[in-house]
Amino acid sequence: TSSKNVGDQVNYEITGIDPGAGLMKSTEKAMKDYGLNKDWTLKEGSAAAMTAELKKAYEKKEPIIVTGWTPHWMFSKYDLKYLKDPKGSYGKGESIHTLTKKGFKQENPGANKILDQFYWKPSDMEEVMVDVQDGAKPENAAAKWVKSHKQQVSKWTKGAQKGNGKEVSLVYVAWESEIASTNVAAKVLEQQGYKVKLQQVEAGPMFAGVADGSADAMVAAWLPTTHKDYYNKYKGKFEDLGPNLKGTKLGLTVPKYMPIDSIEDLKK
Ligand SMILES: C[SH](C)CC(=O)O
Repeated sequence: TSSKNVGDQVNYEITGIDPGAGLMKSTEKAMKDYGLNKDWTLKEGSAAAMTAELKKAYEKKEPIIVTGWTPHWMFSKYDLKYLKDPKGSYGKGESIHTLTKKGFKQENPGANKILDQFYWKPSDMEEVMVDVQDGAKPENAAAKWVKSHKQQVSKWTKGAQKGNGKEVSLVYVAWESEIASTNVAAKVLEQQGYKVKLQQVEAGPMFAGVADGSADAMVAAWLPTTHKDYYNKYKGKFEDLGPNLKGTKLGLTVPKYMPIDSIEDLKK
C-alpha cells in the first residue's frame, strides 16, 4: 500500500448500497460520530453494484471501503474484516424479523403459521446466497436448500393448513440476504399449496406495503437498530412475528490486506 493515507487511497469515498437501506443511515451516523462527514462521501448505489466494485478492487488488491453486513456471501468469498466501531454507531448484534399486515392471521392462518415458524441460522442463509452468487436463479437455489433441509422445513410447516391455491404476496428489497430468505419462504409456501407473488421494491415501499396491506408479509426487517425508523413510522400498522434469523452484523467492511482496523483510522 502506498504511503498516502487511506482517505487519499479511496478518494475519501465509502461505497454504499441503496439510499433507503438502514445500513446507509447507520453509516451516515457513523460518519458524523467519527467526524468523517466533512471530508468523506458515502456513495449511493445498490447492493449488487457495491459487490461488483468490491470484486473489482479485491481482484487487483486495491483499497476499498464498503458498507457490509452478515449474513453475506462476500465474507466467505473474500478475506474481509469489519472496521471496529468503538463508538457503537452501528448498534449491537441484531435479528431479522418477519412482519405481516394487520389481520393476516385471520385472513390466511396457514400461511401466517408457516411464516411465523420460519426460522433459520446465518449459515443456512449463506448457503442459498452463495448458490445465487455462483449463478443459480434464486428460486432454484431456494428449492435446492428446501430439498436438502426437509427436517428443518417440516418444523416450519407443522400444523399449518394447506394453501389450496390461496394467494400470498411477499415484498422484499434486492439485498442478497433478503433475496435468499424471501425465495426460501416462498418455496415452502408454494410446496404447501399457496400461490406466492414476490415483489421486489425499495426499503421504504417494502414497509409501506405491509403497513397499508397491499402486501401480506416481508421477512426482511432488521431490528432493533437498522430499521428502527421504518418500524417506528408504521408502528401499530403491522404484526411483528419476531425473528426469522438471529446474529446479524453491519458495519464498514474492508479487505484484510488493508492496514486499518477501526473506523477511527479513517480520520486524517
Ligand atoms: C442492507 S441490510 C440487508 C438492511 C438495511 O440496511 O436496510
